[in-house]
Amino acid sequence: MGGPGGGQPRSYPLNPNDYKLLEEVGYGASATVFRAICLPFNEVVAIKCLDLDRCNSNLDDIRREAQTMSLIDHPNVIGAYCSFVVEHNLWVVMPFMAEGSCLHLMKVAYPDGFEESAIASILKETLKALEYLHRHGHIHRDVKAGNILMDSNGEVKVADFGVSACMFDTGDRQRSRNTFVGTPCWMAPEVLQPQTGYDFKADIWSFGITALELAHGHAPFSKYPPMKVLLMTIQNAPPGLDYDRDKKFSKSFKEMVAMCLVKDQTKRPTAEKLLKHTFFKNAKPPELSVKKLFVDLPPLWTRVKTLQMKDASQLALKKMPSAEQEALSQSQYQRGVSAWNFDIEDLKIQASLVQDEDENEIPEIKEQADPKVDVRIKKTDVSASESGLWRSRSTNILYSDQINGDNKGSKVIEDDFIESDNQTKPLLKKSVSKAELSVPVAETDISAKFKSQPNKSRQTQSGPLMPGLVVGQSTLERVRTAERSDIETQQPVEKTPQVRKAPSFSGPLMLPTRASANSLSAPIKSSGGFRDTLDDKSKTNLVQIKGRFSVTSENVDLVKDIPLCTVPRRSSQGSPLRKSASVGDWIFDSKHNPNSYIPKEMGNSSMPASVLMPHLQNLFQQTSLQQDLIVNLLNSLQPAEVADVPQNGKLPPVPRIPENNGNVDAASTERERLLLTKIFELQARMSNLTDELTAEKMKYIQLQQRINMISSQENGDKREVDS
Ligand SMILES: Nc1ncnc2c1ncn2[C@@H]1O[C@H](COP(=O)(O)OP(=O)(O)OP(=O)(O)O)[C@@H](O)[C@H]1O
Repeated sequence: MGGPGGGQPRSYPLNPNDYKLLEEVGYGASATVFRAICLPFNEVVAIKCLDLDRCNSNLDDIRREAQTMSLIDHPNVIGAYCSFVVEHNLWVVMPFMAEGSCLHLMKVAYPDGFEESAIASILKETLKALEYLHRHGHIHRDVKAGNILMDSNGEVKVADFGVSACMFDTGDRQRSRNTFVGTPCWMAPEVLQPQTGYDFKADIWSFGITALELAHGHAPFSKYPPMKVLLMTIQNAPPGLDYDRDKKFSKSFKEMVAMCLVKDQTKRPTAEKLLKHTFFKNAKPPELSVKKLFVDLPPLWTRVKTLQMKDASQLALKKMPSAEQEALSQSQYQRGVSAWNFDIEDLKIQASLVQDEDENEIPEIKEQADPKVDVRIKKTDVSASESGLWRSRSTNILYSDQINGDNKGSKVIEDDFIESDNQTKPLLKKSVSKAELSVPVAETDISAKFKSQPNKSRQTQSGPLMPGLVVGQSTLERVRTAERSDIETQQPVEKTPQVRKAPSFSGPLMLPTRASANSLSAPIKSSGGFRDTLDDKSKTNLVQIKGRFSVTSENVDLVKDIPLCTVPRRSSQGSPLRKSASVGDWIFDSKHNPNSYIPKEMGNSSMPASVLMPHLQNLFQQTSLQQDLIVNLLNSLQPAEVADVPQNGKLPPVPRIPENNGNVDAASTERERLLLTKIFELQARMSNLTDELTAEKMKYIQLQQRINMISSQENGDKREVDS
C-alpha cells in the first residue's frame, strides 16, 4: 500500500544531499518546516527539522520514536516518508501541504474566520483523523487550527501528531514550549484538573474549540493570559456559538459545537458519533468548499514571510510592559504553570491576581497576536510507546505490541499498513527483523557545513537550528523568537540573515524551575498515563506526582507562606491568599491573636459576659478558619496520602506514587515532610484552640450562672428593702 496519504510505496532517500531545502513554510516551538525537493524523485516534499539538542532523549530513544511513528497511516493524518538524523537535527520528510495550516490562512486572509461550508469540510476531515487516532488508542492532545494543514486540492490533514511532542517533552522543549506562543485555550477542563483524569474526549473538547477558532478567526478566551484562560475554562460556562452574535451560522453548527463543549467529558460524543451529526452529513467535499479559500492567494512561503514581517512590525510597535506587569507575569509563570505541572489551587490564586480590566468584553485579540499572553501548555513527556506515530517509509515497521498496548518485548511486524478507511482492518501485515529498524544517521556534507558555519552553529536552549543550507530563508529575525516572551519583544530585531538567535529565557516568561514533563500522547487511559523521566532541574523541585501531574516546589510555596506556629495576621486586603478558594479569607487582626491577646482577666470568673463574649466569638471564628485551612490542605493531598497521615503527630513515611517507581521519592521527601509537618502543626494548633474554646465556654456558662445568681440575689435584696 502507499505511504502517507496513499500512492505507491517508495523508499525515500535518507541522505540529506538528496534533498534541496527551499523556503521556510512554517515553524513551531521545536522545529522549522521547509519546502524541499527530493532530488532523486524530483518531488516536492516538506522537511521538518527538529533540533535534537533540545531533546533529552538519546539516539536510541529517538530511533524508537521514529519506529513508533510509522504506525500512522490515514489520509487525514500527516505521516512521514522517512526520517534521519543530520548532525544535531532530526529531519522528518513528509508530504508537502501547499496551503499550510488553517491558522496561517486565517491570519493572512480570513481574520474573522471561514464561512460555514469550508468550516464543515475542514472539521469533518479533522474528525475523521481523530476517529482514526482514537480507534487506535491515541489522543492527539493538540487539536487546533495551527495543526490542521491543507493542500491546494483542498485535502486536509492533521499534523503535529507525535515526533515533536515525543522528542522534546522531557527537557528543553518544555522550556521552549512554555515560553513559546500559544494559549491553553484548547485544553479541556478535565485536562486542567489533575484529579479528574482525562481520555480521548479531551480531543473532542479541543475540536469544539477549534470549530470556534475557525468560525471567529481566533479561539475563545485567546485575549487572556494563560492563567486566566485556565481558570475560565474550569469555572466559566463553556464557550459556544452565540445564537444572536453568530447569526450567520446554522443551528446544526451551533448544536454540534455545543455537544463538543460539554464540561462533563462523559457527555461529549465520540468522534465516531459526532461524524454522524447533520452538520457533517451535509458537509461538502473539501475540494469544493476548501479549495476555493486559496484563490488569488500568493504561495505559502510568501504568506509565511509576510506574516513574519507583519508580526515583527506589530511587535516593534508594541508597548513595553510596565515593571509591575513584568513582575506579575514572572510570578505567574514561575509559580502558576509549569508545563502540565501545576497545582490548580495555586493556579486559581495566581489567576485571581491577574488584572481584570475588561473581563466582560468579547475576546478580540487573535490567537498568538499578543506575545504577552502566550504560553504553551501542552504536550510534554511522551514515552516511546505513547508517542505519536509517524510512518517511516524507509522502514515500514511497527510493533504489534505497541498497537496492542502490550509491553512485553517488541515483536516486529512488517511492511505496509493497511489503509485505515476500512476501520476494522488491522494496521499491519508482514514481519521483518528488528535489525532493520534503525534510523540511519546521516554523516553528510550538510552536517559538515552546519558545523563549519560559526554563526549558524547550534543554539542554546530552545532555538531550533537554522540549517545553513536553507535557500530563501527569512532575512528577518524569526518572529517566533520574538513572540516567545515579553522580554524578547524588547530585544532589537535581528537583521542578520541565516542566523538564528538563541531565544532568551531570562524574561518574564522564563520558567527557571520546572518539574517533569508529562505524557500527552499516551494510549487511551483515563488517568495515570504519567510517565517519564525528569530532567535534573525538575527533580530537585518536584514534590509529588499526582497522576499525570507533578507538584513542584513552586506549588507549595503558598502553603509554606502560611504562618503555622503563629496565627496568620494577613489582612483581607493585602493577602495574596484572600481570593483563594482553597485557603479562605484571612480576616484576622493581630489584636485577635488568641495566644497573646486573650486577656488575663478572662481567667477571672467575675469577668462580665459582655467583655467575654467578643473574645469567645473571635476564638471560635479563628478555630473554624483554621479547620478550613487544614481541610483544604488535606484535600490537596491524594486520598491515599490522607489516609497515611497519622494522628499522633509523627511524620508518616513518604507516600509512594506508583507511577514514579520511586525515582522522585528522594526529591519529593523534603517538601512533603515540610508540608506534613505544617499540617501537624496546624492540627495541634487547632486542637489547642478547641480546648481553649471549650474552657472559655465553660467559664462563660459559669459566669452566666453567677450573673443570674447575683441578679436574683440583687432582686431579692431589693424586694426586701422595698418591703
Ligand atoms: N507538511 C507540511 N507542509 C506544509 N507546511 C507544514 C507542514 N508541516 C508543518 N507545516 C507548517 O509548519 C508549522 C509548524 O509545524 P509543526 O506544527 O509540525 O511544528 P511544531 O514545532 O511541532 O509546532 P508546535 O509548536 O505546534 O508543536 C505548521 O503550523 C504549518 O504551518
